[in-house]
Amino acid sequence: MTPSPTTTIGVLALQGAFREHRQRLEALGARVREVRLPTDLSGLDGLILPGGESTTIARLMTDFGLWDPIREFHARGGALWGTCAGAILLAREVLGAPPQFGGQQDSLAVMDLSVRRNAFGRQVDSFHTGLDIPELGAPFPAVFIRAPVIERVGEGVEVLARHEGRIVLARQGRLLASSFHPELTPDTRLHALFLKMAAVPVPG
Ligand SMILES: NC(=O)CC[C@H](N)C(=O)O
Repeated sequence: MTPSPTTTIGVLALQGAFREHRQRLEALGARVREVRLPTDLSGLDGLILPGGESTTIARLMTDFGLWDPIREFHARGGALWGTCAGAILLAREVLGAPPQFGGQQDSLAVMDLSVRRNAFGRQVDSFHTGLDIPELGAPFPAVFIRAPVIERVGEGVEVLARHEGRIVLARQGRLLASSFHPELTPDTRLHALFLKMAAVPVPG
């Protein structure tokens, strides 16, 4: 798909795999902006929250005053896609937060999911697999790195893929959450899907 030349996607560029997202989007012809400050959100159609370390990204989001501006961006119709740590940041409920955080962890709480951190084991348990995503056709090369799992989805959330029965890709309106890292493989089909979600005009 060729995105309209006006489709502009932001990539939250505080920590983690943001450069790779940028490359995948540019390969599809999208305009891309790295987002570090609330003012960087203006005029965007969508924003990607990358993988990395969710507690670190959350701390930097506090430092840069980004929590409410990102919530407001979404409330105005901006699409959001969280990959891995980014999916944790989107979720209404975060499970498995470390004890030093009192088992609690901040999130945007915009997507009706319960996400469990590090659900597939430790770093050595990182793996890749050909993931069946019916909407995309042929299996998608999915890289899981200390990945979270989506343990619960609310009404209105579509499950787009499972790995060994566990939910790893879900969509709710203009929100997309993936447990894995689509930006770490050359396959751009999920980035194309997100571009399509972000390009749909906001109703009203
Ligand atoms: N690859 C990743 O983004 C890992 C996520 C990380 N384990 C976290 O909980 O934040």
